Amino acid sequence: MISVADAYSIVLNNSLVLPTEEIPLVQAAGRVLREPLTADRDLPPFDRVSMDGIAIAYQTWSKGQRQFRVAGAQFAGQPGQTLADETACLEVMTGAMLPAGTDTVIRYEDVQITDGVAQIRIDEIKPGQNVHHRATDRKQYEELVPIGTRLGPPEMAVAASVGKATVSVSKLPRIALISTGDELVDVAATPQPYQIRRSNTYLLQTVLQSVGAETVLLHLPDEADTMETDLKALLTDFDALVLSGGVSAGKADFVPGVMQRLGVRQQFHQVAQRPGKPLWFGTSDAGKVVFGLPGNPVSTFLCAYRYLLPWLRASLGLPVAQPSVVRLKRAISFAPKLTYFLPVSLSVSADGIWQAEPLPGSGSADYANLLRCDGFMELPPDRSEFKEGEAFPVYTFR
Ligand SMILES: Nc1nc2c(c(=O)[nH]1)N[C@H]1C(S)=C(S)[C@@H](COP(=O)(O)OP(=O)(O)OC[C@H]3O[C@@H](n4cnc5c(N)ncnc54)[C@H](O)[C@@H]3O)O[C@H]1N2
Ligand code: MOO
Ligand SMILES: [Mg+2]
Repeated sequence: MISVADAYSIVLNNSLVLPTEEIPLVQAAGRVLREPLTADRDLPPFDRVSMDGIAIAYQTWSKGQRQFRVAGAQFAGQPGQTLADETACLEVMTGAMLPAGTDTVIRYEDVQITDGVAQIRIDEIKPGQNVHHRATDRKQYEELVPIGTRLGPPEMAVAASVGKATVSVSKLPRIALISTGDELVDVAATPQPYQIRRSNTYLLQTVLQSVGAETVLLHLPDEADTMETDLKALLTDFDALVLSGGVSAGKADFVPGVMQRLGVRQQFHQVAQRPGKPLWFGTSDAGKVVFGLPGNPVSTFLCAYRYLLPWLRASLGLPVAQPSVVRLKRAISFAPKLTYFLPVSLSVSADGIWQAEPLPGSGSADYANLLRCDGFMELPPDRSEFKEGEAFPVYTFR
């Protein structure tokens, strides 16, 4: 049995090397960049009017002039005009180029325009006010978004603004999510008293889609020969297989044996943790990766969050997310010499401190308990008493 830290490092050392693909920007939300995004022009690319109003030369104002003849109007989307007469003004709209010969914009709210003359109704203005000057945000050729960034809303907007109609991203891994077990029936079926509906693959699909993967949901019976035939084909078709169930000590737990016959090398089996002790992990010479997650739903979930998700992030070229460190809201005991992943609900105290309420539930089959939780707190194996106020890492799933 190996430690959580050793299991984690073995898993990360076996992340996939995914190829790059060029895809239309409109399909790229949530994907991971394999090229940096750079500014093709200054941001903003010209001195941009930021309020609707009039543009003047500040110098004219500073000499005491308060009435300006309106010489014309500069709209957004028009080439830049020039104010030839510095004692006049131009009406300007938000998003327009600041006309040459002007440097300052006064809002319509602060002027009164009558018979083509603008009377300024405020006593103070600042030179350059209401102008978003060229290159104040970023300079041309500056890197805006580095390689390895997931394209969220701001990154998508920046990609569009710099003209990336297509972007180079990590190809999504193809991952088969496979439940095993003769007691499990389809979500649409009415179970017999000795059956339950399979839920783990839905959970796994949700976990993986939060980062990005092409997934299919499959089911295999507790029958070693059928499993071997089907898994052999799946190992050819997919980059990785994620199985749930069939990895413990029961007489129908065939996953480790079948994998061995298929030439998938066991990297570890059993981790000193609860839940999820029977976790199995293996790799093939062809570069395929197999996660044998323990079948109890809370174990499947914890292992998916603690091992599978970081592995997926690393495979896509994303940095591995770090847990937050949070204080226990009340003391908790856990005697076995195992790392204990305690389900917790997070809240903020009146004085602004994050705190974790332990919600152990009734064990690793109690998935309903997770509905009121936000994450798992990782408590070290070398202690059994954990005091109120002590802080430990929390892997959040909300
Ligand atoms: N003698 C021992 N028995 C068990 C041990 C052990 O060390 N010695 N470990 C226990 C632990 S810890 C866990 S966790 C489970 C892991 O079992 P398996 O991975 O072999 O999974 P199964 O036996 O197939 O199923 C366990 C449990 O989970 C339910 N399950 C499975 N798949 C799904 C699914 N897709 N959706 C919903 N529920 C699922 C299944 O019905 C079982 O109740 O072994 C302990 N036993
Ligand atoms: O993963 Mo098992 O929970 O430790 O039931
Ligand atoms: Mg079992």
